[in-house]
Amino acid sequence: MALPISLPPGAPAAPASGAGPLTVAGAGLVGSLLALYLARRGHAVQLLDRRPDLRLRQRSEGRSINLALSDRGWRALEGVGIADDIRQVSIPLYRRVMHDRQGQLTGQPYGAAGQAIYSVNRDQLNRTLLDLLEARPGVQLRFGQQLQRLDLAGRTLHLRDVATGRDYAEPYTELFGADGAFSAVRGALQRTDRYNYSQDYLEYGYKELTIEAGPDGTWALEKNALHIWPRGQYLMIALPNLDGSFNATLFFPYEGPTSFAALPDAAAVTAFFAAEFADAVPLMPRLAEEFFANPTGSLVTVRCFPWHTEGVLLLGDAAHAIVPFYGQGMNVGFEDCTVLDGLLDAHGDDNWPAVAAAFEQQRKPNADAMADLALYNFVEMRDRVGDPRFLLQKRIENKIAALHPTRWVPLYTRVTFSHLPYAEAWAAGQRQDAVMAQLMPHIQDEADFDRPAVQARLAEELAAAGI
Ligand SMILES: Cc1cc2nc3c(=O)[nH]c(=O)nc-3n(C[C@H](O)[C@H](O)[C@H](O)COP(=O)(O)OP(=O)(O)OC[C@H]3O[C@@H](n4cnc5c(N)ncnc54)[C@H](O)[C@@H]3O)c2cc1C
Ligand SMILES: NC(=O)C1=CN([C@@H]2O[C@H](COP(=O)(O)OP(=O)(O)OC[C@H]3O[C@@H](n4cnc5c(N)ncnc54)[C@H](OP(=O)(O)O)[C@@H]3O)[C@@H](O)[C@H]2O)C=CC1
Ligand SMILES: Nc1ccccc1C(=O)C[C@H](N)C(=O)O
Repeated sequence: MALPISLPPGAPAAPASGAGPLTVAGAGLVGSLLALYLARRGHAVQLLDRRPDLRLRQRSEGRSINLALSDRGWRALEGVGIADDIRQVSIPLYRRVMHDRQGQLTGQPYGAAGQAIYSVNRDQLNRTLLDLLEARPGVQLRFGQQLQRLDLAGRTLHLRDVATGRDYAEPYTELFGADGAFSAVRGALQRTDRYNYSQDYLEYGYKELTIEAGPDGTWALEKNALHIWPRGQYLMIALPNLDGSFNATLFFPYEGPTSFAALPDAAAVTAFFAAEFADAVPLMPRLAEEFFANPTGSLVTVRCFPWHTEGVLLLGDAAHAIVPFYGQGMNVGFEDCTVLDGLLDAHGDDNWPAVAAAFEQQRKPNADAMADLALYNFVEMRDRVGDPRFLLQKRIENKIAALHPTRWVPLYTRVTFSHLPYAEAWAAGQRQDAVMAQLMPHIQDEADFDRPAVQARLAEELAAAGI
């Protein structure tokens, strides 16, 4: 039975043709970029978000998380002409810098000379996308509108105006679900027949903290690096901001002898940090205050399929939320936008079912691979990067790559500095890992690599792995 439809004041009227605007749910990073891609193709677009317009907030309010942006994300931003603007407000990070308990530092480059991941401010990136959208004709931004429920058969959105609490319904023609890891659009798909869905929470949470700028606005740690305090079962990281501060994030068990539960008060937090992160503590004067004021975030991997049903397509975290340890979640979501744009070129803008089917077919294996890679990098970051043998292995890998540049590309490079499908990057990385596992027992230091016996072994293992 058709539901009564009531349009709120300001909602876009359906054009005379009968086809309404395309609807994007979620004005976060992916939804905003997607809306921009769609608007550039000439579509009328409405973008809905449950939150108020973040551009109306004071810059100091809210969480100022920064994100690592890499090649896939940059390509997507280039596609809408804003990569250069964002580059101006980003900080290149050329290497990891590891801090041990004594404050000794070791470094590991991310790629070849000049290759970097970039620290960007989430809010600033989102604001830039929204400003561009607002400047385009045919785009309507509707903030404070929360999707409560979706009637798939009736193609109806059930929305709440958050400010007034008023509930209302309205029709949609095509709906893009970019409403994040806890997506309401996905919630409706989950209730359809034979829908596959899983969510896996880590037993870890994350806490954001601040490493303050020096008095003259300089960076108290190496600016062009991502800092890691690997501690085996947990870790802290820090990425720089333009104002000289760093956003630090502690990834820490919820329960157990070393956990959030075991740090009930300021004295316990201060003593723990003094023992584990001694070199960072003098740079974190608001540590205890922030530790209890800031929320503890959970870490989840969401896998689901299909991503589309008639009139609806999921993208970004709504389709594939991953744990943050590779710094790729937004990059995957941005790559979704580039891929969708290419499929619209190939299939035409009036053939949504074909585009949506091709999109999920192409993206699902890659999103799954990236989910696995993100979990793999958790162990690397919290544990392996603190092991001198692992750092030696990375140096040996670079030697192999230099010797066989067309055959051997480090996994990190394939994921971060290439556009190779993630699934292919992951498969190649696993083959290379198998070779390293055979080779490393014969290597004690870098000089060993040139020994004829080691070179012979390498040739044998490369052949066996089909590399
Ligand atoms: C600690 C942490 C660190 C990270 N670091 C990185 C990094 O360095 N690099 C990287 O690439 N990725 C990183 N990520 C991942 C990245 O944040 C996400 O992948 C990215 O934000 C996904 O964008 P999105 O637009 O899909 O979802 P979101 O950014 O979550 O946006 C969803 C939007 O939908 C809105 N919304 C939600 N529900 C509704 C509803 N019912 N009705 C209407 N609107 C709704 C929300 O208000 C929000 O604006 C990190 C994630 C975490 C948690
Ligand atoms: N993959 C991951 O592990 C995670 C990824 N993210 C991503 O990070 C980005 C920024 O996140 P941020 O804006 O801070 O989002 P939040 O963590 O603030 O979550 C936004 C809203 O989602 C709902 N929510 C939060 N946690 C849960 C949960 N465990 N179960 C159900 N609903 C929940 C809450 O809505 P309500 O008010 O209705 O309770 C919350 O207000 C987003 O892209 C998000 O997708 C965020 C957290 C974890
Ligand atoms: N942005 C992040 C957020 C949380 C955890 C890690 C990252 C990273 O970027 C890690 C980086 N890619 C690394 O491998 O060193």
